[in-house]
Amino acid sequence: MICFPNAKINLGLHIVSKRSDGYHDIETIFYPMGLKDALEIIPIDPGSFNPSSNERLSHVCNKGFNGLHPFTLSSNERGFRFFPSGMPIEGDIDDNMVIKAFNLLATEKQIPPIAIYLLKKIPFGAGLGGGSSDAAFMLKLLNEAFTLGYSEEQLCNFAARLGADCAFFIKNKPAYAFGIGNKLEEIDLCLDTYYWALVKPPFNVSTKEAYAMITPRQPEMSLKEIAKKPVSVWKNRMKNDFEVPIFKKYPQLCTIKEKLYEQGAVYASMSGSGSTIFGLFEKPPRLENIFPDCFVWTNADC
Ligand SMILES: C[C@](O)(CO)[C@H](O)COP(=O)(O)OP(=O)(O)OC[C@H]1O[C@@H](n2ccc(N)nc2=O)[C@H](O)[C@@H]1O
Ligand SMILES: Nc1ncnc2c1ncn2[C@@H]1O[C@H](COP(=O)(O)OP(=O)(O)OP(=O)(O)O)[C@@H](O)[C@H]1O
Repeated sequence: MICFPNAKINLGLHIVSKRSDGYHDIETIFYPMGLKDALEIIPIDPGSFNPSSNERLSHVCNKGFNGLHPFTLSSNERGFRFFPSGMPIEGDIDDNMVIKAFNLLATEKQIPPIAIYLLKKIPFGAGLGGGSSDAAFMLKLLNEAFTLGYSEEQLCNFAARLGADCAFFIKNKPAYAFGIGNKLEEIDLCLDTYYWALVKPPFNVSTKEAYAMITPRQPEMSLKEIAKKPVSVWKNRMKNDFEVPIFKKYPQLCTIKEKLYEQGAVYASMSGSGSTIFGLFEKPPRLENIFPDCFVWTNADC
């Protein structure tokens, strides 16, 4: 069974207060993006497992897969084999969000041995929630593949244990988020007629370090109200509180935002704690050669 975990962006982000557990209460609007990883699970018989089945994801590996990172094989006594590909993720296998999701459900239910294939196309340390999305989609995939019987609400609760952003990806619909980002209210916001551009420079921003730079503040107007106003006024109303300290540390990000406006964006902002800057366009953006060192994605050619 295969699924395609997508990225998110934050349309505005207010960091409201610091909590006693070290986390921050925030408000933001999550909006799903068409940039996707690919995640596949295949039940295996451990006795007859054949590593040559590594080819399974080849049909989605064409565009963007640079071929430099061959599938690596690993396993553990809990009964999975993990085959990551695409952009390499640092760290131990048990630190991968997909494996954290597997381990979480495996402590609750009996899950048969599986091969897990993850093709990474969403940049990480990017404010795009790629790891959170992989984890949430893994929960949904396991629930469906092995009829575990969890409700959407139960899956959201599991997801919230894996990361503040994770719960959003269970329903994966435009949502106003509050609390630490895990309390969600679906909102009626459809931006399907617009074009999106995501621009990520060749450096990452640590979410933890970004929060440490913030002095929380109560917003003058809730993002829920600002989002109801026409997109044309968002430029002067909708803010991401991370931008001031992060742009100070990384001026290149401010330049990217300015360039997106120069190219005709009706709204541009940093997503999450960075380092991706997104632009919302009424016409397909022409960004060739404008951001030579950056990862650039747009839905204009989809
Ligand atoms: C920046 C956002 O992406 C905006 O949507 C999220 O708030 C971050 O969500 P996330 O990456 O899922 O965050 P987690 O993996 O749960 O937390 C990473 C670190 O960010 C900080 N953190 C995260 C969320 C939050 N509401 N307050 C925080 O202070 C904590 O120091 C935490 O140790
Ligand atoms: N499957 C995964 N995909 C991406 N990153 C992962 C994954 N598993 C673990 N990580 C680790 O989690 C870190 C955060 O990745 P992720 O893409 O979720 O966050 P982000 O881009 O900072 O987005 P946000 O701040 O919006 O949550 C990465 O730096 C990486 O080391």
